[in-house]
This record gives sequence, C-alpha cells and structure tokens, in this order.
Amino acid sequence: MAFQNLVEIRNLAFSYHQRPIFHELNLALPRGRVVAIMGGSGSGKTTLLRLIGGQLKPTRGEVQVDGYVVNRLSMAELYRLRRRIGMLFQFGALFTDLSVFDNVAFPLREHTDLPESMIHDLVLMKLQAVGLRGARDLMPSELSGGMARRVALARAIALDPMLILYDEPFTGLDPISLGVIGDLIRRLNDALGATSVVVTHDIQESLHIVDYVYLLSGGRVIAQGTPDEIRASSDPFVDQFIHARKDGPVAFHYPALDYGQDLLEGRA
Ligand SMILES: Nc1ncnc2c1ncn2[C@@H]1O[C@H](COP(=O)(O)OP(=O)(O)OP(=O)(O)O)[C@@H](O)[C@H]1O
Repeated sequence: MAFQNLVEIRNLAFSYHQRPIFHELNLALPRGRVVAIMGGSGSGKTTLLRLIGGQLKPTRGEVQVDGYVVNRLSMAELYRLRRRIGMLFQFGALFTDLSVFDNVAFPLREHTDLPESMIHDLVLMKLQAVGLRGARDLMPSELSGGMARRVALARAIALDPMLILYDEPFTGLDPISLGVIGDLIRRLNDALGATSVVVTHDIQESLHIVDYVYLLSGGRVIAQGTPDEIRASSDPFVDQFIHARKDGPVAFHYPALDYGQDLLEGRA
C-alpha cells in the first residue's frame, strides 16, 4: 500500500537523559518532495534526522517511514529500511584511503551481491549525475570541498534511496559550490523519484530548492509553509529567522540563572 506521506511524525516527544528536546512534534513529508527543516542552533534538527533514521527512539509518539513505525522495528527490519535511506551528514566525510570510485562503490559492495561489472556501471552513472565521472581515480585529498561534497552525494544515492537525509549539506562551501549542491539535491531527488529532507541554516539557498519548510523551536514546529508562504510570513519568529535578525523571539542566551545571582554564587 502506498502512503501519501513517506514520513509521518506524530505526537513525538524525545529527551536526551533528562533534557527534553521535542514535546509534541507533528510533521509530514509527502512523497517526491524536498523539505527543509530549519531552526536555531540546538533546536533539534539533527536529532530529528536521527529519529527518522531510527538511530534514536522517541520517548512518546511515533515516526513512520513508508508505512513502517521505525521505533517499533527489530534491528533486522531497521537495517533493511536503512538501506533505502541515503544520508549525507555534516561535511559528508569520505573514506580518505579510498578513491572517488571506491567511495561511491562502497555501499553497493557492502549491501548488494552485484557483480563488479554492474557496480562499475552504477558508480559511473552516479558520478556522471554529480558531474565527476572524470574524477573517479582521484583520492579525497585531491578534491576541493565542493567536489568532495558531490562525491558524498553520489555515495548517498548509490543504492537509489527512497528517502535522502541531508544534515547541513551547504556548510563550508563557497557560494558557487553551494548553488551546485543545492541544484543537485533538487535534481537528484526528482530524477530518483525520492523524498529529501534538508536540515540547513542556509535559508536563502534552501528557499530556492525546496517545496516546503518546517521551522522548529522550543521542541515543536512553530511555522511551516511553502517558500513563498515563509517569505511572506509576518510571524515574528519567521521574520527573525529569515532575515537573520539578532533580536527577536529567539534569545541569544542559552537559559541561565540571573546573571547577577550567578556571579554572586560563584563568589560564595
Ligand atoms: N548525544 C547527545 N546527548 C545529550 N544531548 C545532546 C546529544 N546530542 C545533542 N544534544 C543536545 O540536544 C540539543 C539538540 O541538538 P541537535 O544537534 O539536534 O540540534 P541542531 O538543531 O541540529 O543544532 P545545530 O544547528 O547547532 O547543529 C542540543 O542542545 C544538544 O546540545
């Protein structure tokens, strides 16, 4: 049975030890879409990706991916599901002792019994898709930051995932490489018929490439909409976020004791 939403998160709560991160999180990722998850530092964006990938379990509520409740799967079932999820984590670290070709071949060799001749063709197809077929014999140390990110992207899609999770895919890139990666995220999603989730601080770039945005704060979704709706929003939080304003509903300080009291207690 095909579910309209590839990912659904319902009434989710999650804490790290005693520290609550999400209280009542609800969100849905429709099939075929590219969705951005944004929010201030520490709002739980990476945690959310890890809940979707089943690396973390919610304390309440559920995470459903392709109809499976991720937090109730056995290890074997979770492993099978994860094979259909591509992940590109911050800086998308490559294996430094493997060539570009072998980096992209890695998941195919790990997770399939395909013959080397077929792996060869699949790797070249993925490298062609990111424009780096000609760089197949280079080592990671010979790549620019933008090229390395593209190789990581080719590796993330090696198994033709149904869902691709990107954690800060634009971090540390120059503006041209950033545009190239943004464009690839969109094009690869559409070419694969996949669904993509992009956790990012890069608001302007992501508003160009995504279909929908969720803004997280205080453990829940506080705004959502299409890029046009987000741009036009008069919500003070959205305004602060979109225009990168220092002052607004999001406080600069992590919650702390009163400053004066804190200083006095230090002396006591
Ligand atoms: N393994 C962990 N154990 C305890 N606390 C954690 C752990 N990982 C993250 N946290 C805390 O949970 C909160 C959410 O972290 P998370 O990395 O999900 O935020 P984020 O929105 O991705 O932040 P950033 O944009 O800065 O990367 C942070 O306050 C962080 O300190």
